[in-house]
Amino acid sequence: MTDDAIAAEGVELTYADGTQAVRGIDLTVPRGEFFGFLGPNGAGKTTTIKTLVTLLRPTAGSIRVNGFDAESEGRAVRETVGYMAQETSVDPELTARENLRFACDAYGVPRSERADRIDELLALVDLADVADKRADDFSGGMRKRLDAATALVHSPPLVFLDEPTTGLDPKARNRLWEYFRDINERGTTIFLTTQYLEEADALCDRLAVILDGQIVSDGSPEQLKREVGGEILEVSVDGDERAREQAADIARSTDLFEADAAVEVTDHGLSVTSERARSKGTDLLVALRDAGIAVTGFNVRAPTLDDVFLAITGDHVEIEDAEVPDELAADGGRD
Ligand SMILES: Nc1ncnc2c1ncn2[C@@H]1O[C@H](COP(=O)(O)OP(=O)(O)OP(=O)(O)O)[C@@H](O)[C@H]1O
Repeated sequence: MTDDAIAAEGVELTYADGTQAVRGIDLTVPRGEFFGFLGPNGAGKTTTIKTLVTLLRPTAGSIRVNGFDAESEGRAVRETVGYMAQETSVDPELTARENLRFACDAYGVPRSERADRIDELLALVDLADVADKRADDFSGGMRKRLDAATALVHSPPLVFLDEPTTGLDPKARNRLWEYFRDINERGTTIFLTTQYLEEADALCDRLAVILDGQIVSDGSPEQLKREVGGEILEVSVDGDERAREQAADIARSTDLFEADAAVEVTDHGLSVTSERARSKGTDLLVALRDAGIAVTGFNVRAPTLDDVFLAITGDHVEIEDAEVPDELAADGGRD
């Protein structure tokens, strides 16, 4: 058997209306990896997942999942993957246990194995105490955990998690992370998409960034951060936007930093991304002071994945302050 959980080459997917959602993706995910697939809204993440799990047929390219050809052995692919979609598949009318029984039916888990498997999963996601309660009484975090469990009933060696923690509070999110780490440590390959770069940083061995249907960057979180090029010097200045623009112009015109150092105007002043951010930071402060600009604060920090995103996509992806959807709110003290 191949060592790769996923081997995709030249995958393209054009929807019936002509939207080219995936435009030539090559992707290899070795067995056992915790892989993160990142990109802004509409970049093609869900379409790629649906193609890999055979819910969509690629317009071009070849896909092997768990050693099976997605086109000619689609059934084998579906039997060996778990898929936690963005929208929950939990039936609120059913209890946690009934939801898992239903999933066992759907995935064809042998009858003799079901009861044990369900108990094991309920324990894994910490829902054993409420196994016989209806899911409509569950908090958002509990539903997501049940959803994760339903994707695992058939013990798939590879599981796709499409934004599994969106809308959850940090506590509920942390708890799900534990389960994901746990199943990964037991050998399950994980393919995760997330809006939270902090999540990708905390969980993933390797990341790929998709932009407009194409992979534009690939590497470990640390490698991607190094690609940003140095550290980030953030300077706050007194005054309006004109003062901030002026300060940025000064930073650009000094020869303190490399010619390709990124200088940006920020809400409070400016930022400089440079290998020399630390060594030349104070020289910049002096230059600003000499130009009559009052510096009110400064800080040098290592790049985060958000900086990687900004550099690659020109946009911040993190949505930490996003509103929690109603149906996921009210996590109460249960998580
Ligand atoms: N059924 C469809 N028909 C036509 N276009 C579609 C369809 N589904 C998605 N698209 C388009 O394909 C592109 C990729 O969408 P996709 O949902 O794969 O992106 P995504 O990266 O998963 O975004 P999000 O984070 O918002 O879920 C977008 O332009 C989207 O509008």
